[in-house]
Amino acid sequence: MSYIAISQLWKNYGDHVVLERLSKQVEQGEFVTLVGASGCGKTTFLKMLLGVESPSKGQLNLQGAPLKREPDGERGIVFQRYSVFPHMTVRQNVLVAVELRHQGWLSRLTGRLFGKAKQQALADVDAMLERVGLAPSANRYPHELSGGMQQRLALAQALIAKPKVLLLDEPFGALDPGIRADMHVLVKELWQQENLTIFMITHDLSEAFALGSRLWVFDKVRHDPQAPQAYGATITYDLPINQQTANCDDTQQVLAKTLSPHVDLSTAQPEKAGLAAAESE
Ligand SMILES: Nc1ncnc2c1ncn2[C@@H]1O[C@H](COP(=O)(O)OP(=O)(O)OP(=O)(O)O)[C@@H](O)[C@H]1O
Repeated sequence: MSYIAISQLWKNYGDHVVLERLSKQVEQGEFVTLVGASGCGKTTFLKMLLGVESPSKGQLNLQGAPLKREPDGERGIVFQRYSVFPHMTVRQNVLVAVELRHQGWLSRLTGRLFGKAKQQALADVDAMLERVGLAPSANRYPHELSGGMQQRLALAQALIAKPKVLLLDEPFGALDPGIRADMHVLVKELWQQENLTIFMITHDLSEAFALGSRLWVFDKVRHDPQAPQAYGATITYDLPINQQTANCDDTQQVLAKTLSPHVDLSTAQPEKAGLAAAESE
């Protein structure tokens, strides 16, 4: 049994088919990077994994059971734009993520933690801030942080609930290259140490190759010029990322043909070997 099983999954909004015929299996600990033209449905797919959107048809199973149709602590998400609370300090921002999920009756009633539960939560928060390199900034407000620090905070908020699946929607798209490189190191460390299963959308192929263990390309294979919304995107390439594929001459050209100009190919580095074997369906 696969950790995540996607079977004949479709998503449409009214007559607009966004995604069609997605069928994939993902094992625990994989790091799947998702690339594809803007508007082809990558975020919609992530939202279905998170549980805030439901599939229109098909199955989405986590450990053999249908994925819960609401977000829970098993899945954490980080978006491109900073999603932290501006009026709270760094520490409060992470604490509130604990409080929102706490199951005690008093915290459910008040949205706050008290006594020993609060002490424990604060210790957990401080340990998490240490891990993401924000301990010295615990008492600062988000507007006092750089973009990279704000994304570290968003990661801390997502990870404090100890999710098994981490969903990243272009988390580093707005960051400068140097800060991005630091974030890559951090995410790779967290992925390996926590045995997370990660799905990350990126428009940067070099990032997809540098971080992922597997690359999915979303694209439309069926088009009706009379009804552009009649068909959705599907996964057209499923490429394991290893030394051979990452150092593959043809990879850049094959993906360049497949992907739209929205994907930044200028920094992609793959050299040598072929993609033909990776073409999935
Ligand atoms: N709630 C919704 N209601 C109707 N249409 C929607 C809704 N959410 C998304 N869509 C449509 O679904 C399509 C896919 O959107 P989505 O955000 O998933 O694309 P994407 O691949 O993530 O794009 P980008 O790379 O630009 O972020 C778009 O045409 C969008 O307008």
